[in-house]
Amino acid sequence: MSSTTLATIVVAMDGPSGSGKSSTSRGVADRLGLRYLDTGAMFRAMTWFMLEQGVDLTDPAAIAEQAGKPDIVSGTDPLAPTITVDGTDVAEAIRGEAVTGAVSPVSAVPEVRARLLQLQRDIIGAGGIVVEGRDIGSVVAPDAPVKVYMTADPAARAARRALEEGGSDAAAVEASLLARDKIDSSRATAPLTMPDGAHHIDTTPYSLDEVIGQVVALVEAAVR
Ligand SMILES: Nc1ncnc2c1ncn2[C@@H]1O[C@H](COP(=O)(O)OP(=O)(O)OP(=O)(O)O)[C@@H](O)[C@H]1O
Ligand SMILES: Nc1ccn([C@H]2C[C@H](O)[C@@H](COP(=O)(O)O)O2)c(=O)n1
Repeated sequence: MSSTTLATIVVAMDGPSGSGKSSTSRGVADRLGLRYLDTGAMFRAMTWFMLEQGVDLTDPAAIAEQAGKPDIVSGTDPLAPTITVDGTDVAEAIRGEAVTGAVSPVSAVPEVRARLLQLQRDIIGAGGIVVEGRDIGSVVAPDAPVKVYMTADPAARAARRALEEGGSDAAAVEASLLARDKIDSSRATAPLTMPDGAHHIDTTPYSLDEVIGQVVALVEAAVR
């Protein structure tokens, strides 16, 4: 009999940009009554802060010097996740081109990762949460009872994102996704990788609802 319960479970969801982590994680958390944490939004919020401060983003030492300063607060309701920096709601601003274009190099700075790792572990606390990002099953919560590594063909990822953005150029979106994947997978600290013990789901042929169902089944099996 497993000692894991829904109240204590940590579901670690990792994968490259646009593979479906956020939408799947929110759907799973909603169906199971769990909290939800978007760690990518935290890295984006840190990047927004750096841009606001006029930090030279080509200088890792300058980024490191500022990494301890912003107060980043994440709300964990899967139906209405929130994110603020020093009390300012940045939920919309962090999805803009400026942040998207700068977030991978900022995320590669070890001091940024150390600061956010601490915040992420504080939020995870005793569990009851679905957490998504790039290093959740490998670094943030390596003992998570359920780990999922999601992928999808680059063309499918780009087409989904372009649709979401209301008809952006799919080729340009694909180039941007692949550029971020490259930096996220090759950095020295906590690179994107399939964690030990993860279930690999290639979401290309499945609808969002089907993928949510697959992950819910994994969680239900873990708490049985
Ligand atoms: N299985 C699926 N089938 C079709 N569309 C999907 C599927 N999963 C997610 N999507 C859609 O693909 C888009 C990208 O998904 P989502 O934002 O969840 O990806 P992500 O991995 O969190 O991306 P990022 O890392 O860039 O935040 C969204 O518009 C979402 O609705
Ligand atoms: N655990 C994480 C989560 C995110 N990042 C970085 C790398 C991504 O390109 C960027 C934005 O994430 P997204 O909103 O696309 O999920 O944040 C990371 O390094 N580690």
